[in-house]
Amino acid sequence: MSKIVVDNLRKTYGDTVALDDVSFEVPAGEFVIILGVSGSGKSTLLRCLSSLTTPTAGEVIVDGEPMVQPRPELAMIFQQHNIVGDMSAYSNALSGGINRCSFTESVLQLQDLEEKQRALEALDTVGLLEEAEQKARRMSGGQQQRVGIARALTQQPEVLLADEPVASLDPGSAQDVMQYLHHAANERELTTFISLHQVNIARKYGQRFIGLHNGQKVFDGYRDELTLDVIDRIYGDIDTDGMFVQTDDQTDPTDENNETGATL
Ligand SMILES: Nc1ncnc2c1ncn2[C@@H]1O[C@H](COP(=O)(O)OP(=O)(O)OP(=O)(O)O)[C@@H](O)[C@H]1O
Repeated sequence: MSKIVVDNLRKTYGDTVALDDVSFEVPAGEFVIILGVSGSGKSTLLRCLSSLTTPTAGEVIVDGEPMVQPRPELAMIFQQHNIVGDMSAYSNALSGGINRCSFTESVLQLQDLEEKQRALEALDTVGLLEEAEQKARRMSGGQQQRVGIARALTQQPEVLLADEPVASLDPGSAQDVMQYLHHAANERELTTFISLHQVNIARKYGQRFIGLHNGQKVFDGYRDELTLDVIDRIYGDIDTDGMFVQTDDQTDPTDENNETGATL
């Protein structure tokens, strides 16, 4: 589990201020959702957290160590999951451990048994153990995203960063993927940051929420504090109808008896 400190983070692209002096601290193991309209700086924040982007000013500190380059304990999941369609779910998951073996070992799948076990356990965490040998391209969008999560888990991260992981999915698959992400984060005690557009899904799974507007942090709080006023502050003049749905189902998604439609 890793504690994250973000200290006066600023990122500019020419005249565009993508992040404007953003600061916060997240204790180890928290499940954080980043909210904001398109262009508010969500991806830039996640990319600075993972060191895929270098901040213009400020810093990210993970477990007391400033981030100066990508580190294997931080795994990133992308909207377009970037998995290899011609490879099986298992081979894709196994490739998450590439930082622990040579390129040749990875291509020829010469990893040791422990490494192979990690990939199978990761597939089990996302409910795809029985589909391990299936080619990724034959899987649904939601299943492919779950393979992407399994690959990230095989990396054995302490921090999971997911950039709009359900943006291209239908509502049912989006719920499924969020349920598995939440389950994985809980099971493995991961500090997790997920950027999302769908406020109702965010509210259902998130523990803490960071709201960005024009690159500035305009909200940082917990579920009970995420009121309609706060949503207005984050989304400004944008019509949020359909983005903030007060669902009847406010059950704890970790509750085995809940009826979210996800199959764990
Ligand atoms: N590589 C880049 N070069 C120039 N401008 C960029 C670059 N990346 C992001 N920006 C700009 O920085 C601002 C924040 O972008 P960012 O992608 O972080 O927002 P976002 O909230 O993730 O949006 P979306 O939900 O559409 O992905 C936007 O104005 C965007 O155009």
